Amino acid sequence: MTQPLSEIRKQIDALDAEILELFNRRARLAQEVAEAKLAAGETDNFYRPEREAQVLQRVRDLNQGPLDDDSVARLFRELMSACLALEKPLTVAFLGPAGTFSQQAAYKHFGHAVQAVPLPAIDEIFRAVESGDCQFGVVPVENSTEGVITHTLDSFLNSSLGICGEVSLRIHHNLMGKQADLAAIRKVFSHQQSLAQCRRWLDRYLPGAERVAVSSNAEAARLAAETPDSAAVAGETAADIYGLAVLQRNIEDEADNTTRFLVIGRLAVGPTGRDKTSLLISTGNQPGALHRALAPFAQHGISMSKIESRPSRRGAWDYVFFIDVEGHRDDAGVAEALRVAQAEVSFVKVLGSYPRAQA
Ligand SMILES: O=C(O)C(=O)C[C@]1(C(=O)O)C=C[C@@H](O)C=C1
Repeated sequence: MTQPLSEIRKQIDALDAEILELFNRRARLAQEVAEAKLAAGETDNFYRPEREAQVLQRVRDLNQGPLDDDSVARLFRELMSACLALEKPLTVAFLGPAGTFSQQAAYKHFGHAVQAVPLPAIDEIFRAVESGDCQFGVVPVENSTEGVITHTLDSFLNSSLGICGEVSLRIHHNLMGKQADLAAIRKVFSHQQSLAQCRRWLDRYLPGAERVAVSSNAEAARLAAETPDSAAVAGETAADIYGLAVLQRNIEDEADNTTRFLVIGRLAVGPTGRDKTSLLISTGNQPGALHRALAPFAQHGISMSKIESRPSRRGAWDYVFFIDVEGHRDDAGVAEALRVAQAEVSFVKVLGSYPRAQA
């Protein structure tokens, strides 16, 4: 026999009071951690991504349900975010304006207690972190449908910043606007990447509408709000911010459309046991050099999850390679492979070792 609703709610109230007490006990411990870090000479950065990754992995492993692992990790993500803000708030730059997928990625990675700063271009995010105005930045680097965001990779060529983390975000696009009748829509605004990710849907359902590429999805939503007979393709939060109705959900052509973002900064992140290392390699156009640089990784059984070539900008047909390998630069195998690779080619730079993205 089920208990009466009022009885169940009484038990929920009692548990909430206990959980609240536990939240604040945890928060007081975070304050003690801050004091210990200050005593050890740390002054500006209290953020520890390797520890956060371990806390999140541990609660996933401990979880027995009925809440699923992702839900539990989300709750603890926010709890740690609030604890860190109590130690010292973080400032994180993202590709704005408010309502973009970059903002969603920043919150997914850091939680909502960070001070998230919208900036209009990838270059500006790099500059804000280089100058120290923001501690970290979140920039898109590749999409599963459309491929690499070259501008982000190229920015590393002239930057002293490294990679401190990665975020993987399922991208759902929505058609939104004030005009509910699809036949009356004459213009569709969106970022060029998003238009490309929804090309087949747009061909089929809005064949007569002009596609207008703008600087971001959020900007598209803003324009759709003020342009008669128009619509935008954007994420759901943009509809809320700009007062638009979602006319059709999930219009992306590929069901598993995902974007990977990088967290950029100056922090050297310690190993967690589930890490990735990003490298920048220049071979100086010597025959077989790339092969010689990569062979040591294969010999140590280290898998390579990505390789991307980009013009070096030092002369025609000279390339640099962005390479991701499994493991941390401090892991014995990776360290040895790096040592050998460095002797083989003109230039190997470790852009960063960081915890692999959580689901
Ligand atoms: O363990 C620490 O170093 C803490 O500062 C505590 C804590 C947490 O809430 O668990 C908070 C922020 C850090 O980024 C990592 C973990």
